[in-house]
Amino acid sequence: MPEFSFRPHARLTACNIVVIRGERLVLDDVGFDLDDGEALLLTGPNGAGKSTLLRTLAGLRRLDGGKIRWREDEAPVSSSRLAYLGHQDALKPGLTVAENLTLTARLNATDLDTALAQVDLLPLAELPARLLSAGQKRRAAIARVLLADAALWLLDEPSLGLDAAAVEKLGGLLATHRARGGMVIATTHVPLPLPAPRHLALRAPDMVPER
Ligand SMILES: Nc1ncnc2c1ncn2[C@@H]1O[C@H](COP(=O)(O)OP(=O)(O)OP(=O)(O)O)[C@@H](O)[C@H]1O
Repeated sequence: MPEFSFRPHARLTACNIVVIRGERLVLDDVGFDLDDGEALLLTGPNGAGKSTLLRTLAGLRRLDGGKIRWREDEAPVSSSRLAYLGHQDALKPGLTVAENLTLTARLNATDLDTALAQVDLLPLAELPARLLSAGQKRRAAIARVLLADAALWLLDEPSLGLDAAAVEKLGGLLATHRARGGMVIATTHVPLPLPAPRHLALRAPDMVPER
């Protein structure tokens, strides 16, 4: 099995996470620990804060309280150690599939063709992204996660739009990542091919209490 270039970290710790959005206390004293090779499944009703927690872990929005650290060296979770898959597939419609992913491959010295083959998109590499189906766009976005070669995968509903064969393939990619010491944090409303995950159930948001 090929080696990752990242050095796995033994444990990610998030404690007392508070995030306020608008007038809502979306995340109130949320915490978890994650060891290398482990997966955390974020569940909860619409609006519970699953995407907010992922975006916060990805550094895309600030914490209103708490901290997220690698336990070994107390380092914050920097973008170089994570790959984020949001709801949007973030593909430029006028660029080909390959052109969309080249920068990530170059930055991380990873192989574009290998990643495209892993998501069955190699035959479509030269197609403009605007011509991809929804599931194919999702697979291209998953290829970008592979190319990031990061220890921590943050996946917002990764199976959205995927057919059964692609979901099975995603399961293989998740298993390989974990077997190499990678970590996965994923949101989902449907069963994911992610065996023995930890669970974090978020509840519907409250209004910010009067101070
Ligand atoms: N920019 C914003 N300003 C104010 N409130 C926001 C903003 N963005 C999101 N929210 C609120 O934050 C809460 C959490 O939203 P989030 O998208 O994290 O939920 P979720 O659990 O991922 O939901 P879903 O299952 O529908 O994807 C919701 O109540 C939402 O209305």
